[in-house]
Amino acid sequence: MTSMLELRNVTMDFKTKKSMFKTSTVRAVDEASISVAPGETLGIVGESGSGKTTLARIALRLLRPTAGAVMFDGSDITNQPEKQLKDLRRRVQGVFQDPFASLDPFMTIGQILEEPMVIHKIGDSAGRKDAAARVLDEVKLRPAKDYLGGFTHLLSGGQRQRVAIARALLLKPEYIVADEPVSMIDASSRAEILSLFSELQRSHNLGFLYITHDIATAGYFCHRIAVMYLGRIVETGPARELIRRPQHPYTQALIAAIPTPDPQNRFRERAVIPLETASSRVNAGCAFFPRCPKAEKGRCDAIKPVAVEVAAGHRVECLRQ
Ligand SMILES: Nc1ncnc2c1ncn2[C@@H]1O[C@H](COP(=O)(O)OP(=O)(O)OP(=O)(O)O)[C@@H](O)[C@H]1O
Repeated sequence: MTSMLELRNVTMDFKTKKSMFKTSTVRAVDEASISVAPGETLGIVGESGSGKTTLARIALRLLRPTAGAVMFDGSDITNQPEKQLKDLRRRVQGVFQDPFASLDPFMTIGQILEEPMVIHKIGDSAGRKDAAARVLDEVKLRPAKDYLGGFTHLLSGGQRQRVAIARALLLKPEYIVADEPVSMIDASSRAEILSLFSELQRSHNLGFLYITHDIATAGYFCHRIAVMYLGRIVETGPARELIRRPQHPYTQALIAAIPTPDPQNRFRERAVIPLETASSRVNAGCAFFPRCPKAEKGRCDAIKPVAVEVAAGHRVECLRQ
């Protein structure tokens, strides 16, 4: 299947000021390659600081990578100036973590939904109102007329995220980048939002890049998963296979940390791996070396691992394979 979106060996360095005269560089993304086919969901999983949001922003071409290429529908858009990205801005939409910050509290829901169509000069006033009502119905805010004139501060987090999803749908995108879309929503609405995504995916053949720290929801929602650690994609594969047979010690630790309802688990100790940040990459070898329970001194801290295919479409970047 041809990919609609592809990041090829993408690296992103940020320069940060340490003092008046000193700057340092943080490598947020390190030679990452991913692709998303039409109608497919790729999950990017990793803990805080692993580079997921930076990767999402590159995929939306809100950031230009330091190295590597961003391909969309067969074209290289890595260095295209903003005025040439109009097509991408319609065909690719973002849904972000915080539905409280992403919607203007002074606009009615109708105005929020009509705005993208006004910007992209789509339809007339009556047509835009019809389209706004239609997408509200699609995201199950019903009856739509009860919502159009209202303001978002009266809505719950889950309802606000539905408005954000409705806004993303209005321009009939082909692919959605969803960056932690359920992490700020109460637990009871999370599954509903994810099943809404699945429904919309089926009805519109939408591609998804789903960014999350939660490998359990990624296993539920995604076709494929890429696990990120300190900017690198350390393991990638079909979601079920990766969850059942994780090969990288980092993925194994993420899966071991998934809470399960079995009461016996009260007595089971979980492997807790101390948190590191991107600036703490210390050796020439594997980035995970300082935390890895399986690391081999003299080898894993000296040789940079390259990805090897352990099963069809399942690749792992670990020397202990
Ligand atoms: N604009 C920036 N300037 C400097 N450093 C940055 C910038 N954006 C991100 N970083 C750094 O890059 C690394 C990756 O950040 P990023 O936000 O992509 O990670 P993340 O996995 O999405 O984490 P979180 O879930 O906490 O958002 C972090 O160390 C972060 O501090």
